Amino acid sequence: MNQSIKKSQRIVVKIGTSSLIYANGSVNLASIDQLAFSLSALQKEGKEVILVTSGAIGVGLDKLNLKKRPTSIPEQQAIAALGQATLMNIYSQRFSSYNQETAQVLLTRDIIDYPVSRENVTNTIEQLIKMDIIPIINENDTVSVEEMDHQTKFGDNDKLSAIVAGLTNADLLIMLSDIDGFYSANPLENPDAKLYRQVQEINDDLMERAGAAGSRFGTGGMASKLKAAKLILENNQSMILANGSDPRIILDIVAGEEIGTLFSKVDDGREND
Ligand SMILES: Nc1ncnc2c1ncn2[C@@H]1O[C@H](COP(=O)(O)OP(=O)(O)O)[C@@H](O)[C@H]1O
Ligand SMILES: N[C@@H](CCC(=O)OP(=O)(O)O)C(=O)O
Repeated sequence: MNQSIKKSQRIVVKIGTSSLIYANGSVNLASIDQLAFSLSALQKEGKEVILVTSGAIGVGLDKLNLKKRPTSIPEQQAIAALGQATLMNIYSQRFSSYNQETAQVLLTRDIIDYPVSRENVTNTIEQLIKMDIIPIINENDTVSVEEMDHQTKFGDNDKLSAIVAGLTNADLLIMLSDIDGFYSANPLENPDAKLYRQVQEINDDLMERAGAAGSRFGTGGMASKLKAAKLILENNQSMILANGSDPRIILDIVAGEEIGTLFSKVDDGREND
């Protein structure tokens, strides 16, 4: 039983496209409902919850019945703008059924470089939390195209979620993906790969073990999750990477169950194989 995780009061949850969109491209409504249920339950318990969500492009592609992302950045931006509105609409409906208000916050990752922007963002998020409203954050894909060099990639909410966790002094970042945690190699390519239960430091050897995205819609792959974890460790914060196929796993994590990979400088007694 993990007591320090159990005590986490302010929790940032990041959910990736692979957990929100089925492999066939349709929106996974069950998953969104389970997410809304879990976060609303935590909020009612008195925890402070912030959601960082991907999925704008995935939902936009579904609306247009497109089977893969266009390569041009403006097309991806347009699809993100289309999908974001629908994504928020779905969240708003599902959270409402648990009597929980939500608000949309669209950010760019460079907010931390501009003190005024940083303060404005912090003030908004803190006020929403005070009002018991769950901020639902995504990257502002219309403004930010930081990954333009990589024609197949767009956005990186892993890093954004670590920035948000830092900005809000969160006790815990829960990063949900389509895999049980960080393995010694990509399990899709290497069935003997072992799950790391705790990582206390990100070094070059670990970075080399992190491969690309596994799903058609995911962007960052494991490397971007490790970079986010690095930021978290630098800030002396904690992150758990876990499988978001059923987002109710969030409740088990916060209850202190040993799930996924814990990134924390403090030894938690989790044993790696
Ligand atoms: N060492 C590793 N451990 C776990 N997963 C890995 C590793 N290397 C590459 N991956 C791949 O990273 C994928 C998760 O990244 P991604 O598809 O971007 O997810 P998300 O959409 O949740 O952000 C996994 O499905 C897996 O195929
Ligand atoms: N802003 C983009 C984020 C893309 C992104 O980071 O996706 P993922 O790798 O699934 O977390 C979107 O909502 O589609």
